[in-house]
Amino acid sequence: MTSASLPIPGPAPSGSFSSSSFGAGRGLSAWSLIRPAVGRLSLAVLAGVGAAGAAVALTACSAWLISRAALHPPVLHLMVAIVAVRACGLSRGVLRYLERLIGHDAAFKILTDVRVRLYTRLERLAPAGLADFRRADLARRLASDVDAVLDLVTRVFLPYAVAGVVGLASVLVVGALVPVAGLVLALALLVVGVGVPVMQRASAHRADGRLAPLRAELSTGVVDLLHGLPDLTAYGATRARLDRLAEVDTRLTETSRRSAATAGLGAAVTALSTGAAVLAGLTAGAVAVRSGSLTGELLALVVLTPLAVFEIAAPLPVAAQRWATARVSLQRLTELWQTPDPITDHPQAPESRADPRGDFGFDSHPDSPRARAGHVPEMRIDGVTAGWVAGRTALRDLDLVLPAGGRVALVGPSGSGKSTVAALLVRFLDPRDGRVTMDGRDLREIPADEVRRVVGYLPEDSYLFDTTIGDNLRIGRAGAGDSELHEALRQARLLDWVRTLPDGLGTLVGEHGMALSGGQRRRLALARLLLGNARVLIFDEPTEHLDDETAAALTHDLLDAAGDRTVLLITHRTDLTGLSVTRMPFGSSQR
Ligand SMILES: Nc1ncnc2c1ncn2[C@@H]1O[C@H](COP(=O)(O)OP(=O)(O)OP(=O)(O)O)[C@@H](O)[C@H]1O
Repeated sequence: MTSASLPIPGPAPSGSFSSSSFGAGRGLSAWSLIRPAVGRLSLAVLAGVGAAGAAVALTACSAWLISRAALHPPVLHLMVAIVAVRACGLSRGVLRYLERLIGHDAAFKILTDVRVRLYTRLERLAPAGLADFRRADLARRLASDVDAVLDLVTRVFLPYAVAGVVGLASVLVVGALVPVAGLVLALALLVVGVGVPVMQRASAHRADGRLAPLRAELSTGVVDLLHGLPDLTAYGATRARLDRLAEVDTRLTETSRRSAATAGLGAAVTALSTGAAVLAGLTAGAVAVRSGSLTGELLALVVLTPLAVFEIAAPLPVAAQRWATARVSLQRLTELWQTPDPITDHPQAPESRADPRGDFGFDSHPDSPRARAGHVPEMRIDGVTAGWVAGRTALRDLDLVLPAGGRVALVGPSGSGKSTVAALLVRFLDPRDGRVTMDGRDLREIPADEVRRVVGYLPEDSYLFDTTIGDNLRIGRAGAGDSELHEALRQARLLDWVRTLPDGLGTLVGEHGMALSGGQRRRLALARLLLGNARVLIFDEPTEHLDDETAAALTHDLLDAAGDRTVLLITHRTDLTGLSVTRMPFGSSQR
């Protein structure tokens, strides 16, 4: 059976984004990222410019002050410069702190916004839309690729904005005193801020583009290795896997080395440019002093100011390299962003909303009047053809009726599309042809969240989180009280067992529920499904891998717990008393 594993018909979190407002197709441009924090970013740039400007002014004033003081003028003539040095020295630290504070605040706001938007998108895509992504790669995209956005703000945008403003101001001041020195300073800054990054980009273009995919390949391989270690050890295939990983690691190291060498070259060119600007200031300044157009004290300012400016410009090549890396991350996020929706809402479909009493013909929320009255809808599949991957058909021209309150067993050979039927009924997938309806209403006219509140799905491999029994249950219904949890456990025939546990609902279930037996795991997942109060229940091979006795008891209990709700039981079992049996046509997916 497939691994579709999001069976949760729970209420949508209030205040969550409407999924359709972040649909596929829109790009994830740098501007769209920083837009939510433009005000804070402007403040951070202002503080950064103040801090960097104070640092340059401190050097310039100090240079002038020391040279002037060497001539022993009356101390009053030095007072303005002394106050300026003090003011610059003190304000530099304060402004730098403010720049960091506001800049990081803006960056975290942007990061939060990106994360919420991506998770909203994931919610829309999962599980059918994520079929082409490997899990570890997906985790990398959501963790380190998103973190690259933070770099983009704090280590690319801010340094460039600050260096741009302060560099221009310094060029104007130095240029006003000695035009040639100003010109050389401008050229040297252009070399460091634009030339070096362009050079680095040319030589490291391929390296940067390959780093992120290689890292993704390595982490996917490591995760695979850890998961499959027992099998690999049993077949003696561990060495071959390790060798393959070592080969990826070597390529990654080589690519990183190339990238680091380019960064080193950039640092060397930056040092050379700094030297050139200082030398030009000294030579042109000396000529100006000799011709009488510049005083000796100002010569010190012309020579030393470039040193302070280059301290601000020095991080630019690294910033540009980070920009190149961040662009690859942005591209990977955009790929995820632009993955086509596996389900498409009908143009007239209302947006998913927190209001439980929708007007699409069916009050689906567990607390709505109609739900409390226990209305159970009829579900129909009419002439449906569907598939998960473009060009491949999972089932063709299928008809199936689930009468209100009916009990239907769906049987058929492996790969004939039984789980695909379940996916269609919970709107993980929309049909390519034909219609799936609820009380005569096409499911595409009903937001997917609402469908999943009515139709509950228990996949073969329900995921249990590494937390307590109570927390796992509350995924089915956030905010449910202990008495409701106990009732669900009672229906799933787990209550007596939970009562024997010293920690009761607070008992930890372990990773993937490993601290429970197979039967207990399924019963816990069943209790979670029952809490959601869905009125159509789909059980996808709930007894797979259980011994006959446990399987018969579980099947009996889950049909019992379903009460008067509609049940679709996907199964390989032969004992189907009390169920009307529908057979999948053999090889429907191959036709
Ligand atoms: N998440 C998925 N991504 C891509 N293809 C899928 C996915 N789920 C199912 N398929 C494909 O759809 C076809 C039908 O699979 P499905 O799981 O629906 O069959 P099934 O009858 O439930 O099989 P089984 O009894 O072995 O679980 C198969 O060819 C399968 O490869």
